[in-house]
Order: sequence, then C-alpha cells, then structure tokens
Amino acid sequence: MTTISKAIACHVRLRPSHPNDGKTNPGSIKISGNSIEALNKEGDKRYHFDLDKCHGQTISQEEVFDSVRSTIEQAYNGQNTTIFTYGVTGSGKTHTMQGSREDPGIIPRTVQAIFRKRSALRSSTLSIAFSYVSEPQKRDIRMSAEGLNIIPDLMVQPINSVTEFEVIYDAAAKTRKTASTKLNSTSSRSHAILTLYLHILENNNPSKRKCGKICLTDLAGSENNNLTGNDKERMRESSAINTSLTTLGKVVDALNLNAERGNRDSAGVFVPYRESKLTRLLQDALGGSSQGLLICCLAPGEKFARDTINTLQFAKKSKSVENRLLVADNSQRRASAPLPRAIKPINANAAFKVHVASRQSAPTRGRTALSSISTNSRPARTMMGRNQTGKENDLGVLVKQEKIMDIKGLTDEQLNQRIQEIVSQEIEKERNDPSITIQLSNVVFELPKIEKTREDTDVDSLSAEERETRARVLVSHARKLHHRGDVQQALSLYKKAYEYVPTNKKLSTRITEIQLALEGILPQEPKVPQQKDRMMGSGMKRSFGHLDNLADISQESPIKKGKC
Ligand SMILES: Nc1ncnc2c1ncn2[C@@H]1O[C@H](COP(=O)(O)OP(=O)(O)OP(=O)(O)O)[C@@H](O)[C@H]1O
Repeated sequence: MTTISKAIACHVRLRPSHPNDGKTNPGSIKISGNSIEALNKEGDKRYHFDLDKCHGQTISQEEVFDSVRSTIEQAYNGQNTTIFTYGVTGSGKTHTMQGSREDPGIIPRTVQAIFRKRSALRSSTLSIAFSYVSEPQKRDIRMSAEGLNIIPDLMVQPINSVTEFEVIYDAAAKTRKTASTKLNSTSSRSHAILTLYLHILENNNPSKRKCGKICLTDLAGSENNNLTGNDKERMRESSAINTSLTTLGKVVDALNLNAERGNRDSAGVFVPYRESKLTRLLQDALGGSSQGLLICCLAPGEKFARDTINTLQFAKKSKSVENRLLVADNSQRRASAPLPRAIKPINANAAFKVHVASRQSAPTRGRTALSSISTNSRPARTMMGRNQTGKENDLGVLVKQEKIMDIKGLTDEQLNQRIQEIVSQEIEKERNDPSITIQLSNVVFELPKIEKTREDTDVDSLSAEERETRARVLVSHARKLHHRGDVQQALSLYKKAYEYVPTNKKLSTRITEIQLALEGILPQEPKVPQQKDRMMGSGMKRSFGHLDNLADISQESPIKKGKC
C-alpha cells in the first residue's frame, strides 16, 4: 500500500437567475476559464479566485457530471472518493447533486455510470451497495477498527439495477426534511450523505479484489436569517446547519495550518473534527485518505454578494487541503474501505445462494422484496429488513423465499447473466402487477394485500358512506396507538382502514412509510405529533410523524377532516 498526496479539487457552479434572487447585476460575478471574480456587496472591491473548474450559468447537468466523472471513476481502482456541494441556501446544491427526474444530477448519473461499467466488465465482477444518511447530527458515530468514523447501525443495501436503486433511494431521500424559506421553496434542512460501495473481483483470481467508495454529500445551505425570513423552528435548524458548516471551515483552517507548518498527524494544530458529526463523517474527505472534490454553488442575486465571497473563500482554503490517498495493491483489500456488511466477497467457485424475491401463492400478504445476492447462507443485513430468510418478518409483509441455484457448471459470465435475468424478471413482475402495486409519485411500492378474515364484512357490500365511516374509526384508533408508540398495531389498523378506502393515496403513503421505518429505511419517530403540529401544514414535510396528517389524507378521500 502506497500513499500519495492529492489536494481537494474545487469546482464552482453559478446557477441561472431565479425570481427569488431579487436584484442581479450580471457583472458582479465574472467567470473566465477556471477563474472567477466576485464583486463585494458595497460594489467597490473585486475578489479573484483561481479554482479547478468554474461552471457558468449555462452549464448543463451532463457537463457538470462530466467534470466529476474522473473522480468517481477512481472508485473502480479501489479509491475512496467524496464529492460534496457547498453554498448558501438556494444556490443549487441539491439541483447539482440530485437534480430532478427530467434533469438528473450527479447522484443518478453516477449510479447509471456504475451499472454501465458493470455491464462492460468482462474479466471481473462488480458488486454495488449503498447507504444513505440524512440528519447525520442525530446518528450515533463510532470509530471503526480501520480508524474511520462510521455510523454503526447504518443499513447498507445491495443493489442490482438502476431501477432497484431508484426505488429504494427515492424512498430514503424523501425522509430528508425540506421546508419553504423565502430563499428556497424546497430548502433542505439537513445534510445528506449517500455512499456507494463498489467491490470489484477478478473472475479468474478471486483473491484480487478492490473496494472503492463514492460518497456524495449534499450539505444543507448556510443561511442568513435576515434573508430567509425563518421562523423559530427554521432558525433552530439554521443555527445547527450554520454551526456544522462553521466547524467544517475550522477543520479546513486547521488542516491548512498544519500543512503550512509541515505538521503531520497528531503533532500539529488540533483539527476539530469531533466538534460536529458532519466533520466526523467527512473526516476521510478532509485531510483523510479519500479523494475529495468540492462543488461550491453560487446564487447570482446581489443580496448573496457576501455569501458568494464567503463560499469562494471556503473553496480557496479547501483547495489547499491535501489528502493522503492510499493506493492499494490490487491483491489486497484496502484498509480504508472496509466492505459493508451487506456485501461479502464473491467467490466465483462457490455455490451461490441467490435470494430471489418471489410471490407466495395466493392469498398473498407479501410484497416482492428486491433481490439480493449473498455468498453465504446467512442473510445479509439490508435496508429492506433484517429478516430476509424466507420467513415472514414481524410485519408479516416482507416475504422472501430462497431459491438455491447450483452454479457449479456455469462460467462467471453465465452466472452474472443468470443473476441479471432473475433480477430483471422480478422487477418486471413487480411493474406488471397492478393488483398490488401502487405508484407514490416516482416510487413504486407494493401495498400489503390484506386477507379477509371471517369477521370482516365484505367491503363491496358497504355503501361509500359506510366505508368512509369505518375507515375513519380505524384511522382514529390507529393514530392513538401510533401516538402511544405502538407502531405495529397502528400499522395493522391503518392497513385495515385502507381496505375501505383503497384509492386514498395519503393513507397508502403512510402505510408504506411506516413499513419502511420499521424496516430501518426511514428514521423512526416513535410518536405521532400532536394535533397542533399536524396542522402546521405543508411546511412540515417528510419526516415520519408528519405523515400522520389526517387533514392531508382527507384531501384525497372522503374521510372528513378532524373527524377521525
Ligand atoms: N443550475 C440550475 N439550473 C436550473 N435551476 C436550478 C439550478 N440550480 C438550482 N436551480 C433551482 O433553484 C432552486 C434552488 O435550488 P436547490 O434546492 O438545489 O438549492 P440548495 O442550494 O440545495 O438549497 P438549500 O440549501 O436551501 O437546500 C430549485 O428550484 C432548483 O431547481
């Protein structure tokens, strides 16, 4: 294992003007090649910065991705790489990192590129998994045996196709709290870290493997509360966001001081990584062994002049931080990139157990679980639930059967092809089964089909009004149970209620999200918020408890507001 020094690459992206920007002066930010000049608020001083890449307002998402592609590709060589977006609120960080379905950003493009790479590989096999953390400040962080800061209970989900990633990631990303501020109608209220784990194994020599990690971090925006018009709650979030970003700045300053003084390791200035969970999680990217790339996002409005200069100053100082990349000998596993628990080294000579999601014969209460591949007989711990052995889990909804495929006679290529076929078939099956699949915006999840018991009245024989009444009563009970923290019982009542109002999308969303929370994909909030919280309206979004807004449910169903 050898070490090479590599500075953090710093890119800048100026977003197009937006009505929220107010007054803009086209000459206040000038980009020329990889240099950028910004005029101060008073208009009497220009600041000049030389960075690695400066993107103007007309740059496309594809071009931005092309500019980070080579960093991402380092992961195929067993490198850890980290790309993070930084900037004032509303400057385009989430647009750059995530983008939209129509105009995808770095995350979806990266996943697509990885799967394209996987299909193109001939003499090696690439396994992929991911984890996602929003609100890292609420997570427990520990030091791993390899000296990395990790979240011990983080779920790592193996993925076998772009579609599989999209389904799970969309659901997980929905948990990221957003709120409307004066500067951004969908302002992210927390940092979000997506990590893709790559594991490449040479088919003819299973002892040769490389493990790389791509960490894509969308930081919450720094905020000036005079501009955001934040209320008390937003202010609290804002203060937490600004504190962690300040610590980020302090970490970079300390690293630079150490570099200037030629200090290495513990001999130099104390680097305050531990002052915030964000900096602990980014430690590998800041002065660690990860190849770092920072994208600083800028908003063009004159009111952001000070933020623009602050952001560019952060870029400038980050640019001089040097990381020490560990260049792995191919035959060794990199100490800095431990395999996530859900991916085990694939031994091409072993008989695989291919866990294939399959429906049980009717009456079915299960949903098709996504496929996962594991080389050992013990099931991998995944984001989709801890019980993956073919039994019902305690929700009674995630049912998985195990088919054992003897692959002794197959070449690796045939094996990969077979696995791909199975995964595609399963995904196709899910898509084509309208009876138990519902669409939640872009997320496709199956709702549990509920078996009728003898006590159940035949729903079809009830009038619309009777169905509404029953649903209302059940939801009311469910809410109480949920409030008491009895999520399992609440869930089963929500499901029963759903039988009476099967077109109620909010209710189906709630059921799905509770299930995801119970399976560990979404953060769990043990209790339903009180009525006054629930009535706070659209500003409160996406956290588990806020789904308990019956006012929302009633919009799509005849269940009347306030009566449940
Ligand atoms: N390059 C771009 N082209 C077109 N629209 C953009 C671009 N960058 C940002 N936007 C739009 O500007 C708005 C704010 O962008 P975004 O939500 O990405 O900001 P942000 O920096 O993530 O904000 P926050 O820190 O508050 O979460 C969004 O409506 C987004 O679609």
